[in-house]
Amino acid sequence: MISVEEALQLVFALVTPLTSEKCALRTASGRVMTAPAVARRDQPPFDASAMDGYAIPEGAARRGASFTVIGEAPAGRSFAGRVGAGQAVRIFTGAALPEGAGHVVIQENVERVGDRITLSHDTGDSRNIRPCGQDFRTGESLPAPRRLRPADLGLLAAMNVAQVTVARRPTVAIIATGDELVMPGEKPSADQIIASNSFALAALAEAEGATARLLPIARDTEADLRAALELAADADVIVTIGGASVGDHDLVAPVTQAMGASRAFYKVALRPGKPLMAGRLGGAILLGLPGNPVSAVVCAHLFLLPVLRALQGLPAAGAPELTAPLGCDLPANGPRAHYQRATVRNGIITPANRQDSALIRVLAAANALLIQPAGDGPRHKGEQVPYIAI
Ligand SMILES: Nc1nc2c(c(=O)[nH]1)N[C@H]1C(S)=C(S)[C@@H](COP(=O)(O)OP(=O)(O)OC[C@H]3O[C@@H](n4cnc5c(N)ncnc54)[C@H](O)[C@@H]3O)O[C@H]1N2
Ligand code: MOO
Repeated sequence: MISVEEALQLVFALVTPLTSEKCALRTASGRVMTAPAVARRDQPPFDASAMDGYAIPEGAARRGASFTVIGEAPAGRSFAGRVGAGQAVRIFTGAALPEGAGHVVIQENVERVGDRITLSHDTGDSRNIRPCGQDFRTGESLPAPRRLRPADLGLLAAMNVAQVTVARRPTVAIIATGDELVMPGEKPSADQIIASNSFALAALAEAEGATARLLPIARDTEADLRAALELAADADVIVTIGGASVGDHDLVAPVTQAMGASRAFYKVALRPGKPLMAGRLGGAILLGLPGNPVSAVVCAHLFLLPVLRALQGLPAAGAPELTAPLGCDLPANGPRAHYQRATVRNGIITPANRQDSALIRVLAAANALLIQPAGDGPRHKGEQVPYIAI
């Protein structure tokens, strides 16, 4: 069996980054910007007041000094004249500093009588001015590729960039397989269960910027699975769930092969998730995930999400790993890398007591996958171990 790292490289070899398209800023959240965005103005575009107060000439801010207020500068409306010696302009946060002014005294440090002000306190060193372009200058760029976060959208808007170039959203077709499955809300017979994996996988894919499509459940017949796969033909990624193992009803491998799929690998030294398969079917990347709910989700974190990132032009890299000290001892691991459901709390990671790959509740209670590499020796409480946040 190949290692997780080898399998990941084989999966990345299947990826051709998607084309890009323009998108309005309002719909760009979470998408991957593929071309740098260039600032179309300085920010701030003028020397601006950082406080509500009075703009006075530079060097005039001494306790006891008096000034005549000659006008007002609210944000968005500049004072047209010049501030001379002994003069002040009433100014508000965000307003352009009037010509001749070099200091803004906050109003709390001023006594005003009619149009005269006197500085009642020492003003300290701060001039309370945001110099023109202190945040960014015209022509500066936000580099790509970059997953756009909320703060990026604020920055792009301030740069006066109304449209960005982003990767097309990858489409992911999800096919659950098995006679035992019905959709949530349907009435299962006594020997059936609910098809739950598709919902977790669709949510994971969508959080990564993809558009997910749930296809009808494929029953355990070649014809049904083939029909579902044909419906998925135009997807960028086809994800099958279940039917990946060696049982008589595990049809994903024979049916996809009969349809002309190429196979990059089958089986990875991974726990849970051993019977993972990857390849190509027509124009789509094919990921055959194991049916056990935890196995499917672990494989999605390790393979599907990195593929979706690479398709959108982000670097081909595995799930980001963090480290934390262990909250308990861990026994030695076997020959498969073990991704254990775990909780990171107060900076300490503790694996769940039960690690059966069918336990959905344990997975839902976890916020991390603790990674114990293949053949890793016993680990002791307090040792730093790698994990993936989920
Ligand atoms: N003789 C062997 N048997 C099994 C092996 C093996 O090496 N030799 N591997 C085991 C491992 S490990 C896994 S993982 C599973 C994977 O099997 P399949 O991918 O073929 O999955 P199924 O048999 O179809 O289902 C497994 C399990 O998951 C449930 N399931 C399936 N789809 C869904 C879904 N969409 N939502 C919720 N639950 C689902 C299904 O009912 C089964 O309980 O094989 C072991 N067997
Ligand atoms: O590898 Mo299976 O995915 O352990 O449960």
